[in-house]
Amino acid sequence: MIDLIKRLPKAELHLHIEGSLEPELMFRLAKKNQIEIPYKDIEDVRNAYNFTNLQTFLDIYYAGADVLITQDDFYDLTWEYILKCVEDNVIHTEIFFDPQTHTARGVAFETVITGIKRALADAKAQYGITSCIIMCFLRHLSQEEAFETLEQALPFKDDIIGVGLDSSELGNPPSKFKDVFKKAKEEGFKLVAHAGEEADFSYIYEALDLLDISRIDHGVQSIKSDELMQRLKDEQMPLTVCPNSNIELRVFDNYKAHNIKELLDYGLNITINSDDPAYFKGYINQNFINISENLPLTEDDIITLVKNSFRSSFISDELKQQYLDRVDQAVG
Ligand code: HPA
Ligand SMILES: [Zn+2]
Repeated sequence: MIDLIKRLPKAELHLHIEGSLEPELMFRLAKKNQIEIPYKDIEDVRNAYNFTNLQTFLDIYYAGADVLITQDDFYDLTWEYILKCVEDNVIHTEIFFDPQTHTARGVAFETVITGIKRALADAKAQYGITSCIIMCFLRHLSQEEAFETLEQALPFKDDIIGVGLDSSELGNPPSKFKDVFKKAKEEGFKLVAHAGEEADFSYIYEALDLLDISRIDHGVQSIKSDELMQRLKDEQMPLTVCPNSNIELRVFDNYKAHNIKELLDYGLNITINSDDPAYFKGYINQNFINISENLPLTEDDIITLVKNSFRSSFISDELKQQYLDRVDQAVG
């Protein structure tokens, strides 16, 4: 099983680039940019990664992102993630970034996007890895601030395929961002949103009905509603599930308690992703390995999960077919 997981070419659809900041790079950039971080060494950082819910993670994640200042910092951050893609056989990735985390500190939108883009261009040139960029609005901030961010993104519209919604979910329902998502759609952006990670399934209904999204990030709380499950199945709405994240943030008590096998057996369009791999103990292969070692997943389930990611990606139908053929070849 582990051999199959490693051998399969994969797509990743739910990865926050700021969440791929490894402690080693955090220290190097903190020193270079003279930013104070509240850790004395790498071990101290790892010890701090002991979360009890989404918010306890976000507090540490935003503090870590403070070390990112220059275009090269964003290049290095993205490049390190690309090297993990090479290791894990990820051949296509759709990465999130949080512009507001950086613009609020005086780092220009252009600095962030240019650094990320440059690394992704090198990834294509050196390794043939394809990619898209999705910018997320921080849902703990206002819709007005999301509108300002959308405005800042317009000059880079060709580099950003879609918009998403992340950060503190409880108390910040999708309905809060209805108008800005409508505007983003009019501007031609694809739409996704985190929904039903910690908050109940009503947030998933709102994301579908009010934001008109084409993928749900997380969505694991859908299991609490039979009616919603049937709808997600009928529409084959993609769910970008992140097992390590769900365990580290205590959405489920442990891997054996994760509902991914049930979601898959019901016929939902489920994909596996790493979310914030530097914080959640592993990249995409480790997510696959953790669920396969703890749940009764078959080799066919693993292949389905991998194929779902390509099918649910924002690439052309032609490229999707090429990638699906590569999966079949790897299966043998
Ligand atoms: O899992 C997440 N949920 C919400 N916001 C986030 N920002 C980074 N990761 C996450
Ligand atoms: Zn996420």
